[in-house]
Amino acid sequence: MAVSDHVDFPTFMEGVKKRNPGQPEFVQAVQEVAQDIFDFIGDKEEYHEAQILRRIAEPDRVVSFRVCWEDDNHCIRVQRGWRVQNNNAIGPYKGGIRFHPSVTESVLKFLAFEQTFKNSLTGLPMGGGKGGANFNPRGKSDSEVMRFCQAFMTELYRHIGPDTDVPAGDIGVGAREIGYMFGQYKRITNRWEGVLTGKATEYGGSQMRPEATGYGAVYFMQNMLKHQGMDVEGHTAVISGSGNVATHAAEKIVQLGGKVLTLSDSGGFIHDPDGIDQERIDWVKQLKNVRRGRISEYADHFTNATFHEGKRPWDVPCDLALPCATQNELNEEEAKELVANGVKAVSEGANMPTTLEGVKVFHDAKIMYGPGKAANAGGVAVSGLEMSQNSERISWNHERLGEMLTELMEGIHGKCVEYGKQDGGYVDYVKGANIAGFKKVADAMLAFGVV
Ligand SMILES: NC(=O)C1=CN([C@@H]2O[C@H](COP(=O)(O)OP(=O)(O)OC[C@H]3O[C@@H](n4cnc5c(N)ncnc54)[C@H](OP(=O)(O)O)[C@@H]3O)[C@@H](O)[C@H]2O)C=CC1
Ligand SMILES: O=C(O)CCC(=O)C(=O)O
Repeated sequence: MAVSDHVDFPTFMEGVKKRNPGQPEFVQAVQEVAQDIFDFIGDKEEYHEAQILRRIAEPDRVVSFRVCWEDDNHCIRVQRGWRVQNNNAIGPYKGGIRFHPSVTESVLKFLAFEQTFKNSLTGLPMGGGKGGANFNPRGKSDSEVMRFCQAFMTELYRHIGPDTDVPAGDIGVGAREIGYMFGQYKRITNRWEGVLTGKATEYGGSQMRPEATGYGAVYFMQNMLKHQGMDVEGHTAVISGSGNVATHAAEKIVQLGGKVLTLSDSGGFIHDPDGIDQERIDWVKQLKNVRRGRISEYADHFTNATFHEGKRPWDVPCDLALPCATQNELNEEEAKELVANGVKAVSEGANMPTTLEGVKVFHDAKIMYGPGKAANAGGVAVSGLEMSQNSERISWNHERLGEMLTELMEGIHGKCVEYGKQDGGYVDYVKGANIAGFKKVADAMLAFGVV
């Protein structure tokens, strides 16, 4: 007879902390999921017996490697790269690559863990992975970025493949970096294959992928509002970040008749009481993607706007909040401030931007709160569609992909409601996303036996 190791939630978390010392982000991500999963699996003995949650919270593998490159002054630089392959029960590992000085194994493990649930929620056959390096692209020349990307891929290529692991972009990795990495993969392997997503459309990229995460986060917000008889139109929105996700979230809010008040970067935030309209969003895209400047320049250029150095935008009164920069950028105090100022809904473009204490504030106040693993899943969903297009050697047009993204986000919202609906009509989207994401992966793992 099988022996059931039926531990309770606190004992489970003690084990996670002991096995992952010095990895606070990973422990935080597991804790946020595990509390809901323990409620869900209750006396479902098969999940306990097979130790499913314990297995999902232990990455299949973590590859760590040296990345050595030469800067423009001919100095040799040494960085550390990683690929965390968390779980491939339902499809090839899939998830972005992050280049940022704050990247650690803990950060990538949390992201790969989250990605496993997110990818499951999309309904597409993708497992969870994430990678990156503690490399800071800021201030580097194009040639330096190219040499770094080539050095990174020179090791990474042996761990990935279109049916094995398909990376994409994330913080610090956009179209330019994907181009350099794809070129190097192709050179080393002599194969053109859909091994990366987020490619430019000239060489197999999908229409709509650049917009997908930000637009998707707003569609998720729209679905939450609709569920309570409301809409984006006429509402003010506070957005953090000014990269890919933030600028496209801003664009969709404006298209739906909302008014965007803020954007930010790691230097601070800008507040534009006139509203950041499409022309101004285009200006920010140019600033960030071409000139690679700082958001403070916005306030020099648009004189009604103010720059708040070293600050985050959460004390600006608003109806809607979209954290779109990075993890743990919205804490308990800031969540309380948003609630006190009347925020109605929060949709996370970033991964785990709200601390556990901040999430509790939103739940206690019965604010509509869409966690990143559901709200920002539009990006990886369109990446999944890019994989399909590459393997079929076809390409869908912008309009068709827009429809598919809208349907996918509606589907994810529906799954969250199914598993997260509470008495009185409030939807706990965290619980809904965690349980719906877990169930598919867990049932696949049960089918495989002990592997
Ligand atoms: N790109 C995608 O498709 C997806 C992205 N995400 C998540 O969305 C978030 C943003 O990613 P993306 O827009 O692609 O990345 P970008 O690199 O395009 O932009 C990141 C933005 O966040 C800011 N930022 C990064 N780190 C910090 C920090 N420590 N403190 C304050 N601001 C910071 C950056 O400012 P600065 O330039 O000063 O560093 C920049 O404005 C991340 O959490 C990512 O994981 C989620 C799903 C898919
Ligand atoms: O498109 C992808 O594969 C990755 C997207 C991503 O990294 C994320 O969803 O956080």
